[in-house]
Amino acid sequence: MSIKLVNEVREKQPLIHNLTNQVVMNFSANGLLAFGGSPIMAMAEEEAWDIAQLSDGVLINIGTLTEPHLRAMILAGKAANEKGIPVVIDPVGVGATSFRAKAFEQIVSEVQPTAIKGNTGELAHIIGVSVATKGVDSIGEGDNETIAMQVAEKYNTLAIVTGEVDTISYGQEVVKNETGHDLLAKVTGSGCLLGSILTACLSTSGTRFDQAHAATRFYGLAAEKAARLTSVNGPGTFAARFIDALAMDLTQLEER
Ligand SMILES: Nc1ncnc2c1ncn2[C@@H]1O[C@H](COP(=O)(O)OP(=O)(O)OP(=O)(O)O)[C@@H](O)[C@H]1O
Ligand SMILES: Cc1ncsc1CCO
Repeated sequence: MSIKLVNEVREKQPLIHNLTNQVVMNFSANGLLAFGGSPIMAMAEEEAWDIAQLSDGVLINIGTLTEPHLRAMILAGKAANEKGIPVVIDPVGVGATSFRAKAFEQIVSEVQPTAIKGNTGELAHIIGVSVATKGVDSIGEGDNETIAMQVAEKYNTLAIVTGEVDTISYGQEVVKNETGHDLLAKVTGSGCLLGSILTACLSTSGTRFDQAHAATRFYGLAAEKAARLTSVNGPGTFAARFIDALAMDLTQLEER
């Protein structure tokens, strides 16, 4: 992984416009701040264009979507496309209801995503493949490599399927990230925060593959580091220690 890329985030402190869900607002803001980005959570339609125009990247996460939020997301995404800054779409729970599915279709018809990231069930759904889901969680098995490649091709984007192993596809190529810890699956919003950190990494000068690989690998190493601490007794203490670890250097994360 490129240390340079993470250092670039920390020097630049990119302003990331998070149009995210109500569950994770605080966790995502604190996690992104610890990593080195500069979060702004702004959902109002009235200011979505202006905030995106001030930003270095836009995250669109449909976890607790409403109609006014959808309009704000489209405005922010269009402003980002016009400015030439990255847009990440996280189609949280897209397979759960037709409201979410239609909203996702509307977003991608008006906004060109730089990256689409989600769990197996979510990314399978947007290419028309059925994988078992339970609300916002993926509980079924899928061929993540094929899913990532088809999402990348269909939406002309970087695609990241998260899970025990993260699968990244861009063009015809695929790379995998095996860092991580199963406690991440016990903290709601761990995927959502990864979306914010990914957006920050996409605002650097690296290649799309390096940016996505750096974001997922660093994130997983931070989880492994936190989980090793004797002060971690379960998901609650893990979440706090994980945020601490996101602020560390790569060398600290790799120390045993
Ligand atoms: N069993 C696991 N082992 C290691 N890492 C995991 C595991 N499950 C998830 N992760 C990691 O947790 C992060 C979130 O992935 P996940 O697929 O759970 O996202 P998600 O379902 O979108 O989460 P959420 O909706 O709670 O935000 C990723 O960095 C992923 O690599
Ligand atoms: C639990 C939950 N419900 C809607 S969004 C969210 C956060 C994890 O995606």
